Amino acid sequence: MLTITRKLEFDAGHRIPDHHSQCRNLHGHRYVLHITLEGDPHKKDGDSSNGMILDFSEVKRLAETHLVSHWDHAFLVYENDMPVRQFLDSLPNHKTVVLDRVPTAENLAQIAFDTLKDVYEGFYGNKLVLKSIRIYETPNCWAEVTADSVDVR
Ligand SMILES: Nc1nc2c(c(=O)[nH]1)N=C([C@H](O)[C@H](O)COP(=O)(O)OP(=O)(O)OP(=O)(O)O)CN2
Ligand SMILES: [Zn+2]
Repeated sequence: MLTITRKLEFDAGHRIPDHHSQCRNLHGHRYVLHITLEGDPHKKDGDSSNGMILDFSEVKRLAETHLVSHWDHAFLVYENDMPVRQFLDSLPNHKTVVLDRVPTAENLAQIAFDTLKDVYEGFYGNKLVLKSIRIYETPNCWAEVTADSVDVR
């Protein structure tokens, strides 16, 4: 098995509304995203991507386009968190992303995985596999979704 991993970082605000401690407060993180792809290196002399599973710059560009640009400097809010949604709605032109689940590291990792899977796997036909998405919420805390994980929702 041959994999590559690209790391991207973005800033976003969130809160965990039901949390019994600090995380119910509005706060933010510098999230770190690790994208791991499996595949065979492209073999074509003279091609820019010769020897690569996917050019790291393409891994970044696709993630930026389809996910990171939407979440960066946004507030990620759970759709049922009405007080915060109303507050955010009162701010003119505020960048808000409403999610269908609470913005924990686990849920963000699952959303990122589901969003990016088709993006990468459609890029080179069936040759690429999105193996895992890892999201660090802090340097000490992260969640990971792997291709073998079962989404039990
Ligand atoms: N399983 C989860 N637990 C927690 C989540 C989460 O998404 N999934 N999120 C939070 C908080 O939002 C916050 O991101 C974590 O804060 P904290 O535990 O304080 O993390 P630190 O790395 O800053 O912890 P230190 O103890 O200061 O190292 C909480 N739990
Ligand atoms: Zn947090």
